[in-house]
Amino acid sequence: MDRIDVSNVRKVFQLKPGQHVEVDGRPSDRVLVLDGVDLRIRKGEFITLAGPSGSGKSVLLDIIGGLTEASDGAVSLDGRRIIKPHPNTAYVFQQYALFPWRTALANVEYALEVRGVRAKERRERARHFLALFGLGGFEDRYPNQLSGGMQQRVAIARALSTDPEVLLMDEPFAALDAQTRELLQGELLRIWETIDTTVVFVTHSIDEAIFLADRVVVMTARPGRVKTVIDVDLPRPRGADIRASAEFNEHRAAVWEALRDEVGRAQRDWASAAVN
Ligand SMILES: Nc1ncnc2c1ncn2[C@@H]1O[C@H](COP(=O)(O)OP(=O)(O)OP(=O)(O)O)[C@@H](O)[C@H]1O
Repeated sequence: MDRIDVSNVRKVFQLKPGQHVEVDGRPSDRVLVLDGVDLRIRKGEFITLAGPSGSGKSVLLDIIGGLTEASDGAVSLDGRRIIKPHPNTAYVFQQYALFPWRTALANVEYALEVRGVRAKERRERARHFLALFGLGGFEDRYPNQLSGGMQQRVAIARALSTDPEVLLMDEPFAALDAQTRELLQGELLRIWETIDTTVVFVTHSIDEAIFLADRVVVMTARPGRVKTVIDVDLPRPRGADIRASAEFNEHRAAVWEALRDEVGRAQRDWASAAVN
């Protein structure tokens, strides 16, 4: 069954007074970001969204999360139209978005607190999820006493502790060094494989998109629409060594083939905007 149904979604932003973009060589105070996006995501699927900068990946994620309204078209979750943030949808952003005045444990507990979970259960669940991410001994540390990778583990533990039906992740590992990023990809998969959560994950990294996904959705340059969807039929569970396999390489070539023209188009778009 489809969990998320994105149907003919269009998004136009009205710019602020005095701002404009070039559209067909003419200044315009409106920017068309998404145009006719169709996508059906199955329950429990791991989808990665790849596309050039400015193709509307984050805007699409925000529309799925109910944080931004589509100008046209509709998004539904289990057949019900999404018009505001859903309590069973969790978000993880690139910036860790932790409360600096709360410890790691209290940060995870917060998500449960706002959902009315009782103190004892909240503490147990928060401890459990921190332990899953190897943070058992760090419950009492404040965010500024944790590395970037640890902070992002806390943010993901917080999101998963609420047992979300849908997890939306916007370049969550982009600020991390390459080794930490790979470690976290592996940890996320290991935990996701034990739960039913449907994940939509935005990334700029082709390898990350393939390693994590059941399907990679490649977006066109602005206005963004779905250019192609690539099935990743690599076996699970996936270990780090899969990245060196011939099959992984084939997927890498396929995603890059789909992306190459779009990245070129996006760059020409910026170049002409800079000249004008
Ligand atoms: N509130 C807004 N008002 C006006 N334009 C916006 C607004 N939010 C996003 N945009 C524009 O929408 C376009 C798509 O933005 P978005 O952040 O979704 O792209 P993206 O594909 O996620 O890019 P990147 O990979 O660089 O993060 C950009 O041109 C951006 O400037």
